[in-house]
Amino acid sequence: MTESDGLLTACAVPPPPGSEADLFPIRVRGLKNAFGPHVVHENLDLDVRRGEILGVVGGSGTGKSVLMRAIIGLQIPEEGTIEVLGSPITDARDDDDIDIRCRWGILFQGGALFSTLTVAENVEVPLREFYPEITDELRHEIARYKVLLSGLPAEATSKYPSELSGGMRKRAGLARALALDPELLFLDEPTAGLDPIGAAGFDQLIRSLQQTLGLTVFLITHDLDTLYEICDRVAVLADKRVIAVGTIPELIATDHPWIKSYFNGPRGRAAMAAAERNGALGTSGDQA
Ligand SMILES: Nc1ncnc2c1ncn2[C@@H]1O[C@H](COP(=O)(O)OP(=O)(O)OP(=O)(O)O)[C@@H](O)[C@H]1O
Repeated sequence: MTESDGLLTACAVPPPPGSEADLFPIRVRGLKNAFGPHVVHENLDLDVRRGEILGVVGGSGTGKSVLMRAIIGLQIPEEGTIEVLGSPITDARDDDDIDIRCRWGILFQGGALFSTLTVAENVEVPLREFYPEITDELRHEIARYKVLLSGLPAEATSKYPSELSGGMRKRAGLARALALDPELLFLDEPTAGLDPIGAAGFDQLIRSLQQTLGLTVFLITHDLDTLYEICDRVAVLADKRVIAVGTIPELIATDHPWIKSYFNGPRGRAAMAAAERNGALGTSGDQA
């Protein structure tokens, strides 16, 4: 998006090439999150590598969304540190204090679109917030480009969220997440509620955008097909921490009971058979 490149330089100050922050755009150490006596995370560590799609899985209530919220500064941890693109998120007083918010895009569950705004107006919200000085014409053009990039037809720009299917709403949410040309993309259950064909199409869209735009993707999902098809590595949340990170074959080789039952259950086996047919299984990773 050449028109916006110059504008975004003001916001995005990349870490030095080869630095830790460059190699690992998200680094979490010793994280503790709790709601009163309910401890969700304790001593949680995680490194996300630049340019990977990291799938984040775990049973319901293990704290996948809370982890994402902590990384983007919406949940203040009781202990630990979080660095995103070299910036210490845990030192921020509130999310307005985080100067790298313009370098990530977020697709929340359900899209979280403003119902009274059209798709294009939704995409324009972050542009207005971070770049109030750009002209209306350029803002409209950037929004239209992001809508098309997300696989929606041009007509969708003037539609309201209530006029879209669930799959189209996800794509509109993705268009808004891409509005500022982010380096990091956070996706919370992006294929939840989509039919299998729509979900597969969304997976391929994410993979193709990640490759074309060089994104690093933090992807929470329960969708085994998504894990097999597009994730480079998978982080497993259990016992209040990340118990393992690796490719799926590496995770299957571990002996944690939850991991074994997750990947070796009937759905896991079906997803693996489909991935083997497509040649989608990866090779490298490590155990936490
Ligand atoms: N604002 C909050 N106040 C109190 N407890 C909360 C709050 N947000 C999350 N929790 C609790 O934290 C735990 C983790 O929630 P979280 O939504 O992160 O789980 P999850 O792994 O994303 O679950 P799911 O897969 O079902 O979406 C849950 O027990 C939840 O009830």
